[in-house]
Amino acid sequence: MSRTNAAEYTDERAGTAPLATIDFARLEQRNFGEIARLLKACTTHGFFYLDFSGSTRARGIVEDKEKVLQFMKGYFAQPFNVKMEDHRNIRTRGFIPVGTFTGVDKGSKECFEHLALARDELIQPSGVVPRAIENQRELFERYLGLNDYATTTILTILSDVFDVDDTARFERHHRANETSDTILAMLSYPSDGTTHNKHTDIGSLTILFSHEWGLQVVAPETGNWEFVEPRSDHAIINVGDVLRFLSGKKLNSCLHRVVRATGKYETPHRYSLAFLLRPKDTLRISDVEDKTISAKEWHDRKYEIYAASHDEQETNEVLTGGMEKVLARL
Ligand SMILES: O=C(O)CCC(=O)C(=O)O
Ligand SMILES: [Fe+2]
Repeated sequence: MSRTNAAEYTDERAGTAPLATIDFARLEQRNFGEIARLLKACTTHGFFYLDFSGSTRARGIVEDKEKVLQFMKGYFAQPFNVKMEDHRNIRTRGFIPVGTFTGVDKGSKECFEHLALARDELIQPSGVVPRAIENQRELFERYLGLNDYATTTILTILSDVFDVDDTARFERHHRANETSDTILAMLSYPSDGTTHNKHTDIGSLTILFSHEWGLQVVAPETGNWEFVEPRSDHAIINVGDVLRFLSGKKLNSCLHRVVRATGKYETPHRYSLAFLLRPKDTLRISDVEDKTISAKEWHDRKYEIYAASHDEQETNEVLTGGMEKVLARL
């Protein structure tokens, strides 16, 4: 059994992860100490809290996140057949019902439903946008714009830190006008289920908000699962596979999952909102097996493995982006 399956605690015995809190305004000012803290967080947990409160340009993200969460509560409370009107028979767009992906426990399916809005589809005049989102287009455009600004700022700093050549700079691969699989994923976990299997994120950076317990991350020091404390005023940022690959595997993309916590961290009906930044489809990357493939191919392989049986998931390192091996070496 792999090490990250060893500690299965879903109660207070798991403890909470000691994640750093990074100040976004200080990053905007290129504060040397804050950049050093960012780099430390990205090379250890690959997860950190981001505090936007000091940033004139970005602080509105927290207020808008509340509005999107309110939208989600209304959306997911609708009858199943109404939500299925936004189902498109694909795993990456529109409404995706419970049971599409593989769950935490062997042989189980995950337990969350979600609505996935592609940035490209929101931007393009011919893009398919669920009617409920169309009715609040201004909010979603503004929210995606703020997420774009925040992730571009972080990628720009990391390009500087790694002294990346001009044409290879990380932020250049993530421009909103180039086709990508960047999505806003809105997830709803019913209180009698709540599972999302362990994985690393496909793309470059994720900006996540949730007010409820349930998210766990593997501690890089011990290989044990720990809870990520929910904070309503901070975002949770994590490094995805592609950014890890682009950094020459110097950055970590820690394994995470969602469980139904009991005891002190009990999980009620859980909502989470994830901006999943992915690079342009045509970007060439060196993947987990050091094979050169396109970002689009990597994306498709990940979605296949998210839905594969547990036995199949264990046959390669796609699900965990190679991080399980890294964590086992620590
Ligand atoms: O629901 C969460 O907190 C995590 C969601 C997640 O890991 C994902 O969408 O990739
Ligand atoms: Fe994730």
